[in-house]
Amino acid sequence: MPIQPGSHPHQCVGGNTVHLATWSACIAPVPPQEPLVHDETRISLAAKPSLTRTTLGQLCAAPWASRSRPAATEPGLEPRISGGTASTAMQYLRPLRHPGDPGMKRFSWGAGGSAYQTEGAWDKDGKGMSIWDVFAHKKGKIFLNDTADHSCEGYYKFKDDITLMKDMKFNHYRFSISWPRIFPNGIKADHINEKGIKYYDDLINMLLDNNITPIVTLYHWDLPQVLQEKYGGWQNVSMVNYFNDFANLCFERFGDRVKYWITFNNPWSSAVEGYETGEHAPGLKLRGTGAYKAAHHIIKAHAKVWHTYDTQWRSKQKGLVGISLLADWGEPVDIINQRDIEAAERYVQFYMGWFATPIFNGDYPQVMKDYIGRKSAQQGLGTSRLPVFSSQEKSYIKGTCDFLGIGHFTTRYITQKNYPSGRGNSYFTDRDLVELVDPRWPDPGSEWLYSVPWGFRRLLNYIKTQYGNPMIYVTENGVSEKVQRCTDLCDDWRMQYFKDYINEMLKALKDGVNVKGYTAWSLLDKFEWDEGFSERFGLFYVDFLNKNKPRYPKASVQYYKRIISSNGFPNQREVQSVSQSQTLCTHLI
Ligand SMILES: CCCCCCCCCCCCC/C=C/[C@@H](O)[C@@H](N)CO[C@@H]1O[C@H](CO)[C@@H](O)[C@H](O)[C@H]1O
Repeated sequence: MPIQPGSHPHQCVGGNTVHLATWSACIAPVPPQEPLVHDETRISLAAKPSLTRTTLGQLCAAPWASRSRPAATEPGLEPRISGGTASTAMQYLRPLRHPGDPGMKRFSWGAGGSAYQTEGAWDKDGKGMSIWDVFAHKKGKIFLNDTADHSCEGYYKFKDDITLMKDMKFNHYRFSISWPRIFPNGIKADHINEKGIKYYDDLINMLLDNNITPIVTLYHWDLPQVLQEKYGGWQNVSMVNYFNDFANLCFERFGDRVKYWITFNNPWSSAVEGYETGEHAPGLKLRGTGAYKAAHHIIKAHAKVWHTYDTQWRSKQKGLVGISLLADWGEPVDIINQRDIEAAERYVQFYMGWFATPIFNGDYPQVMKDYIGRKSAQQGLGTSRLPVFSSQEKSYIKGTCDFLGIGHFTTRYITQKNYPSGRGNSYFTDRDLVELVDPRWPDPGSEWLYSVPWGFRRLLNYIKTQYGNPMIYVTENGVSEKVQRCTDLCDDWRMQYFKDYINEMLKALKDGVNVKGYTAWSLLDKFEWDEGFSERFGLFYVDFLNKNKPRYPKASVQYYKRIISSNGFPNQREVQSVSQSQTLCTHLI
């Protein structure tokens, strides 16, 4: 799929029209070789008998979490900036068996996307409006007032996309079902849109015909607008039943073929960005309460859908139901300062633990109950702003996760900071911490996304110890670039990011973390929510200015393809030097 000179109207900074260049211009300096060291990073379980309540402080003492920098001259070790892990050991992944895992016989590699971000066809074939359709059409909400009305036109081009996936030999593809494409008015009683069902039927069938396992998300943020208008969306407990009806129909109509279901994608963003900061649809700024209430209903809805599957469909369909949580890592600024250690623990608990702890252990993290409860009392409120689960609800919610989906992008350094409760409520001030970044961390694209690979391994080990080593699918991991870089197809930084992050995941596998699959985020450049099309996460470049939305492979396609075909890193040389892959690079300048 070569890009033709002059065929690409995208403008670079400075107004130059993009044109082809030779690949040689794109070669970066060869990074220093990373020496192979022995397996001294393996975590010692014997040293950590308390697997369920391990604190972040204890984890920092684990051998794999060592932040001590090796001397530059020490044989076999290479110092890393940012106080990362001492070891740069390379791991060689072996094919893994999956006892009890329906369909996937080995470690699963794939990529993903979501309905609103990629499908387009926002008002076609009977689809109803979602909160994102309405939000994006309001002026001033999205960068450059972009909308995903057309986006990648995935609704029409999914066959082409499956051809790309087939060529890359994906084991799975992760996508989401648009609720208002199935129930245009949000609820089953009103109308089922058979054209929408047919679209997903065709997509699923074609994936399976090509031996690609569908991993299907039921909610990737596109709530039917009518439910927002009538009930206030996730502020209202009635969403629990409406979502359950939608999920139940999906199980009924697609569950004979879909065996991996994700109830919610990244509910943290739905709750915090949708109902606290208002940067995402539905754009509400209910500071200090809105996010907690939305999350409360989302957790209940997740549990209800898991029980629906468990009681009505599991014996027949033999699939799995999980949730995908955004889980960025928090590292104490000072690892011997107890206040920093606790602050970093709070960061992780207010992020992933907010959802994972009820689902695995039955209730919110104690630290959330303590902090929000105390601040609510100081503010003169009679009850905590964090809602409470009844004891029946706790037992109903506990254990509703067949696998845990993890969306991981980045890491923060965390230090303690007190926010006096008199200064107004907010999810952010409730945590009493500050997030910091190391300016030396690479940050090629999104403002919030720094490449900190060692945080990934720590996170995965933390999940293992906190939640009893659940089955994990990495459901999102990737990096963006800003459009104005003008080297869109020569994504050397993305290859570096994948190399480093996948390698840390493989180390975690060796540590004994139960990771079953990896999903590169994302297959295509697509609509990135409030950032519109200004950030590109795709393995494939999409020319959004061309109405046919052509896709062009970035250099990382070949790189990831080789990882997939080798079931990991094929050989040491490959791991050591990304520059080898840059010979595959066709790029724009
Ligand atoms: C003490 C007061 C402090 C106030 C600070 C307020 C700052 C709030 C800003 C929060 C912004 C967080 C941004 C985080 C973003 C990502 O974690 C999130 N977008 C990840 O979700 C996935 O992102 C992918 C890339 O955009 C996207 O393609 C995918 O669909 C999402 O699931």
